[in-house]
Amino acid sequence: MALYRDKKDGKDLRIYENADELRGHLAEYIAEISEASIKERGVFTVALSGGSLINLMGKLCEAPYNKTVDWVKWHIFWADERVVAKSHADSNYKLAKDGLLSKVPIVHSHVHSINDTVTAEQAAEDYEFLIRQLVKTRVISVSEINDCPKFDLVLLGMGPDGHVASLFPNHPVLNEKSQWVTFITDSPKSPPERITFTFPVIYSASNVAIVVTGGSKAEAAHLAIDEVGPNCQEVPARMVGPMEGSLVWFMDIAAASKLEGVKFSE
Ligand SMILES: O=C1O[C@H](COP(=O)(O)O)[C@@H](O)[C@H](O)[C@H]1O
Repeated sequence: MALYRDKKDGKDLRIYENADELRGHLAEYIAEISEASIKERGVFTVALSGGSLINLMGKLCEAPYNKTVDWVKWHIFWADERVVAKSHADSNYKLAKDGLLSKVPIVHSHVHSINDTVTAEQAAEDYEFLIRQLVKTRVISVSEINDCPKFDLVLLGMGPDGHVASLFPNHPVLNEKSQWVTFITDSPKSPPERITFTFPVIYSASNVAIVVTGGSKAEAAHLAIDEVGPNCQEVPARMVGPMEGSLVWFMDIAAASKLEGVKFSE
C-alpha cells in the first residue's frame, strides 16, 4: 500500500516507503494497464524513458509478471533516446534491453528503437515517420482531440533539474507543437544529441506515469507539483498534464520530502 495517496490538480500522487515498495506497485500498475489495453485493442503500446526508470521496472521480469503479462502483445517505444550507437553505454535502448527486454518474451519486431546511424535531426524525423505508419495501421491509437498518437502508457523519469524525456528547462523544444518527435543537439546532460517526444504526444497518451526516487529530486518534485508561483512554469515536469488520460506520480519518501501538505504517519 502507498504510504500516502492523494490527488493534487489532477495528478494522482502515490508515495511509497522506499524504492523497493515502489517497484512492486509500479509493476502492478503497468501490468494492469497492459491487460486493459490488450483486452480493448489487442495490443499494448508503451513508451519508455531511460535513467533510473528501467531499474524501477525490474519487478516485471519476476514472478508473477514474467508469466502473467501477455508480452507478445507489447509494442515498445522510447519517449526519448540519446543519439548514440545501440551498443553504447549511454543508449536508452541498451539500458532497456539489458534490464528488461532481454528478460521477457517480447517480439523483436515490436521493439521500435531509433535509427542510430543518422544525425539527431534525421533520427527524429525517421522516428516520427515510424510512429505515423503504426498510427495508420492502428497499432497505435489516435487522439480524438488532435491527430496525435495516443500511447497506452508513457513512462517518464525526472531529472534533478525537473526535465522529463529530453525536455530540459528553458529549452525552445518545450514549445514545439507541430512535431511529434523532435531533436536537440545541446542537452545540458550528456550526451548532447537526443530525440524526444514533444509535449502534445505526452498529453495525448491514455496514461502517463512519472517515476521519481531520491532526495536529489525532492526540490524539482516540489516545483513540479506544489503551488509555488510563476517560476514553476520553468520545470518541464510541471508541464506534463495529460489532456485525455491519467497522470500518476510514483515517488519514494525521499523524492516527496519537500511536498507541501504531505504527512506520513509514524
Ligand atoms: O537523460 C535522461 O534523464 C532522465 C532522468 O534520468 P534519471 O536517471 O534521473 O531517472 C530520463 O528519464 C531520460 O529518459 C534520460 O534520457
